[in-house]
Amino acid sequence: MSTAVTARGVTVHYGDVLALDDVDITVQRGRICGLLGMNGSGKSTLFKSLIGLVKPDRGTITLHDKDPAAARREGLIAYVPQSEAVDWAFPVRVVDVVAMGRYGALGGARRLKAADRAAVDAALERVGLSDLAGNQIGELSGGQRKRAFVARGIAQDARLLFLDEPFAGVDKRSEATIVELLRSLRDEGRTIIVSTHDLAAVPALCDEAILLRRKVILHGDIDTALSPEHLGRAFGLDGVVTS
Ligand SMILES: Nc1ncnc2c1ncn2[C@@H]1O[C@H](COP(=O)(O)OP(=O)(O)OP(=O)(O)O)[C@@H](O)[C@H]1O
Repeated sequence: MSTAVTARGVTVHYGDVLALDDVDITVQRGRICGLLGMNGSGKSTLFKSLIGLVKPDRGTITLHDKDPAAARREGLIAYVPQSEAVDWAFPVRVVDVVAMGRYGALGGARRLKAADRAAVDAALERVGLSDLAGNQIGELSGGQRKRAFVARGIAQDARLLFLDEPFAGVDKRSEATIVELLRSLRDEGRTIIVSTHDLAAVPALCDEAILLRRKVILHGDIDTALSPEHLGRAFGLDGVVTS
């Protein structure tokens, strides 16, 4: 098996706050890996470090044996942000969001060719949003918005998909649709990293999980990770991450 994601000794401070302490992870390609931990455990920081949005104070990260900046340049990574991180009032159609997945392949030209349009249409079809392609993104439900961003990653043919809290603001039926979609993308050999503090959807979705509490508490198959003993250590009853 080849490696999708490697982090070695990753340490991040925000001023005096130690957000990640010497984090080591290895995720193989073709897996769905949950990044689990309570609020403030460092999930977002690790996530952003992996995709190159936060630069660690120490440590190294490789994605398909490349550094995060190179992996982004080559279109290997797709990112589905937390809903709060997106301005849903911004006037953009669903088809335009998905088309953004093709711009990397176009360099600076930004004009879609027939093959690009076909890739966008296929991605919309794959996530079941063809009928809503002309709608404004802000008119979609929470689950449909997530699917539009996943379609952007499909149009890009990203090998690594990072989803930050994908089930926040998503109803149960949409959640099941998204789980099925992500598993079918995994079955094509893509690697999917999902950050969440909501454990409900995790057993149906993830092959494995990393329990994070500033450090890696455990990285194992999903049944082991969700055992009460390990969850208790990661989601301690005190509710705060102490130093
Ligand atoms: N920009 C920042 N400036 C200062 N401290 C920060 C910043 N971002 C995060 N932190 C702190 O770093 C720690 C880890 O935060 P992080 O957002 O990575 O955790 P999280 O597990 O993603 O939490 P949540 O589930 O609430 O998003 C917390 O103590 C947080 O307060």
